[in-house]
Amino acid sequence: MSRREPLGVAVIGTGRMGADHVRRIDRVVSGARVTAVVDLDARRAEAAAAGIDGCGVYTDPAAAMAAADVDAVLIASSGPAHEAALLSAFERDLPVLCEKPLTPDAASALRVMDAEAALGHRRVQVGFMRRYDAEYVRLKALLETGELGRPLMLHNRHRNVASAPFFTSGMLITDSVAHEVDATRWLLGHEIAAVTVLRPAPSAGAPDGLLDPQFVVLETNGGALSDVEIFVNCGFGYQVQAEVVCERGTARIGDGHALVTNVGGRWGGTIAQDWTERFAQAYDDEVQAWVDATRRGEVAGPSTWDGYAAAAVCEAGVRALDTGGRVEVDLVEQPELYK
Ligand SMILES: NC(=O)c1ccc[n+]([C@@H]2O[C@H](COP(=O)([O-])OP(=O)(O)OC[C@H]3O[C@@H](n4cnc5c(N)ncnc54)[C@H](O)[C@@H]3O)[C@@H](O)[C@H]2O)c1
Ligand SMILES: O[C@H]1[C@H](O)[C@@H](O)[C@H](O)[C@@H](O)[C@H]1O
Repeated sequence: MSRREPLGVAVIGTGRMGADHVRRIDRVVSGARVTAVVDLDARRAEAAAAGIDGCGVYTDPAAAMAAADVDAVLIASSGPAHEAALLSAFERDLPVLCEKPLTPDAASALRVMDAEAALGHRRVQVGFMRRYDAEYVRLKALLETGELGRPLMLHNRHRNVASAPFFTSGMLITDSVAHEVDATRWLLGHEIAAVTVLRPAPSAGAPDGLLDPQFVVLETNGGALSDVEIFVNCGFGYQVQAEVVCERGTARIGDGHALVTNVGGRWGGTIAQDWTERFAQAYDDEVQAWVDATRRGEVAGPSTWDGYAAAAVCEAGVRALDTGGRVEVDLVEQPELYK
């Protein structure tokens, strides 16, 4: 399938991320238009559709997917709602860009993967947008040259200004560290074999009862270690940093030193305050890549297998957090479709 007319996209979930994707498809990305928006909260959906010619407003994802002008689906509802939306999209064989996490646990991710495998072709790109971030892309390209030698360790720092009110201690892993799980698998080309989670006494800046920060250690099946400091109430900024240590050298991204000022006896710069600022270009490039591939009749980018593997690792991580022990990750055999 190769098309001249713009791709008609239904955006499911018009909260913070979904509304931003509606704006992106409407104003930034080429080759697509928003033909439907869906939210359980009709007023949110109406607000997202305001000013977009011919955009249908729905509260039921399946009803939106049945509309004649919907060719593809972008899922940006809350994680637990992803499975039902994905299965509805498969019933109509519609291409999907699904925000991370694919689903919140391994069993539901497996159901989604089985349903896609039953179609016999890939339909889903998962929204692990770091794979489209210029700094991550450069780091991956450098590792692939082999110049630094074999990667031994990856040190990651992931800091948010403040967590959402509904955030639980497990969500530091399933919602936030999910990104480092994918980045580790993608950068190193390894699967993650075991997870350990250590935790200092929680920060006074964290809501009562939230285990924040945490220190997550991922062991890969290629013999590398990837550690993640996750701190979702650091108060001062949004920081995502990674340093890879290889046999002959190291490389680091995320320092945010694009602009350094010298003024009044001090030097410094500014720190992004949230992901919409730090990863703005990555989201644009991710959605453009999805639209372009879909119009060519292809599916590219992070797959349902990647979403399933991340869910399984995160589930092991939550068990490691709860038990204080090292938990091995048990993945099913990779279906042919994703090899
Ligand atoms: N890639 C990233 O960096 C990134 C950043 C933020 C959020 N996300 C992901 O995006 C998704 C949305 O996050 P958010 O921050 O926008 O959340 P949000 O709570 O602001 O918005 C979610 C919206 O989905 C709606 N919704 C829930 N269930 C629904 C259903 N069954 N049908 C239709 N609408 C439904 C809610 O009413 C709400 O408006 C999550 O999966 C989240 O993990 C990804
Ligand atoms: O859902 C968000 C999003 O995925 C961000 O990229 C991440 O930094 C946050 O920790 C997470 O809560």
